[in-house]
Amino acid sequence: MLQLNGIGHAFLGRTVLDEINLEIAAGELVALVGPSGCGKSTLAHIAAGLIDPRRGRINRRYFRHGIIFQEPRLMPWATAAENIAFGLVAERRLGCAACCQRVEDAAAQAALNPADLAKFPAQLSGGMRQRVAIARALIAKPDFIFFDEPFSALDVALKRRMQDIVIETVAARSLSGLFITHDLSEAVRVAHRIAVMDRSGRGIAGSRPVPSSPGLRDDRMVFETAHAFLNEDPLFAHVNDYDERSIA
Ligand SMILES: Nc1ncnc2c1ncn2[C@@H]1O[C@H](COP(=O)(O)OP(=O)(O)OP(=O)(O)O)[C@@H](O)[C@H]1O
Repeated sequence: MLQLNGIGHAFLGRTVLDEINLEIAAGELVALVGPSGCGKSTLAHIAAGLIDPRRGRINRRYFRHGIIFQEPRLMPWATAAENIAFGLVAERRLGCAACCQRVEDAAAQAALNPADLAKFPAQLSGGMRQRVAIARALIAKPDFIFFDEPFSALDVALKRRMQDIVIETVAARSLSGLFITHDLSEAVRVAHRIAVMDRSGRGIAGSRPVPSSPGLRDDRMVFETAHAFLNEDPLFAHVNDYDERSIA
């Protein structure tokens, strides 16, 4: 569904990504982990077409993608329903009734309370705002979703509920996706496979399938798998490094 070949990028003359090769198959959710600052978000933005890379090729075989960012990025002057409906901006021929139905369906998928649809972002909690962002991404019926550290600002319980929405939605719609996170437990919980970025953005160091399927993994398995990756697999040796990366 997505193929990144030899992607390279630089900001202000400083190379942040080099020779990145990654493929994501149909129905596969790949988590991309790596130390802070190694270039994960930049790669996701390149893959989604938000940034043009300096080098490399991107083959997108999916029909339509959605993006969920760390911050919900809602329009403050619009209600939750209007923010969600913004995801339909490309479908100009849709009638009002059909549009309302799509908003309701997407809101239900993101487990949003119908009573909250008339509220403005400032009237919603952080978790509800992120649900609105999820519904806005889902309303366009994407077959591929980019998640750019979508839940890192949320508390632990809320994070789990959001991860469950991702797991259920990916399974129900056979979606493919790239899930950027610096939380290895989150990666183990939601993904089919975990790719590890080189600590300085020079390629993908490797990837590992996660045993079992998302949704069938209990807390103990998630903990033990993440623990084993971190402590027994050299591929994961640097994922928790805090690396602000000196100028090369
Ligand atoms: N617009 C920009 N202009 C200049 N430098 C940038 C820009 N965006 C990112 N960078 C730099 O590129 C490098 C990679 O940043 P990026 O946000 O992709 O890393 P990351 O792995 O997602 O980090 P984190 O996990 O902390 O979010 C960092 O050194 C960052 O400072």
